[in-house]
Amino acid sequence: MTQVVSIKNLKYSYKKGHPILDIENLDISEGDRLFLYGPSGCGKTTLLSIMAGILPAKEGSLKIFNTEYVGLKPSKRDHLRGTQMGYIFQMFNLIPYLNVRDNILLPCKISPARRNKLTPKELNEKCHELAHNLKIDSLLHKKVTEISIGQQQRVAAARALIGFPKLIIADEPTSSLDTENREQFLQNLFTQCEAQKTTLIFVSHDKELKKFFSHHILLPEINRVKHL
Ligand SMILES: Nc1ncnc2c1ncn2[C@@H]1O[C@H](COP(=O)(O)OP(=O)(O)OP(=O)(O)O)[C@@H](O)[C@H]1O
Repeated sequence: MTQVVSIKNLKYSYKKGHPILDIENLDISEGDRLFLYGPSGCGKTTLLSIMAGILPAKEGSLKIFNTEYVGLKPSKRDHLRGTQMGYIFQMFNLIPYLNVRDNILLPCKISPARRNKLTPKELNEKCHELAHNLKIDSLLHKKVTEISIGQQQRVAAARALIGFPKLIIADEPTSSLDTENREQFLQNLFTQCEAQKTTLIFVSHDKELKKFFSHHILLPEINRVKHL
């Protein structure tokens, strides 16, 4: 099976002498739906940011789709993130002066590789299809500052999914949803990932969500750095 992520002895610290992560092995296969969990401060966002190439992998080995990220230039990491990943941030990071539709289409505006998978007409249809499946189609022309937090989370999911990324990294995307909306959001995300054959790495400190995933990892169990 194709490996999407392969980690060997990956170490990370923000400041010298203060290690945050030291992971001996972690492999994520294509099509996997991984739930990564652990208490606040254990390094979940740090690990996701390294996998996304936002933070540099400095020591050990991190391969994403067979590209070694340790030592990779920031511009190359940015390019790979733009072309093959969708990232749903903890705080969504939607652009406040753009409407819902333009927020969803943003990754394709930025990345020609993502945009060129579809004609402009198909891209527009895909945007409508994602919005329909995530139940935000009536909001496409609204400003993102005028919609609810739950709706913003679904816009962030649609934005991550547009242009068929091979990997979605989601950092606590359901933290401000109630139980019913949370489960619905997850089911919608799974359906879209399955339809697009996208691998999903989903982070939360909410253990309740574990049951919805095929594969789960408690980060403190694989991290040799112990956070109190
Ligand atoms: N920019 C930074 N500079 C220095 N230390 C940082 C920085 N960001 C995070 N840390 C530290 O790294 C550790 C891991 O933080 P991280 O945000 O990865 O944890 P987390 O598991 O995602 O937490 P939460 O569930 O609260 O979001 C924490 O001790 C935190 O204080």
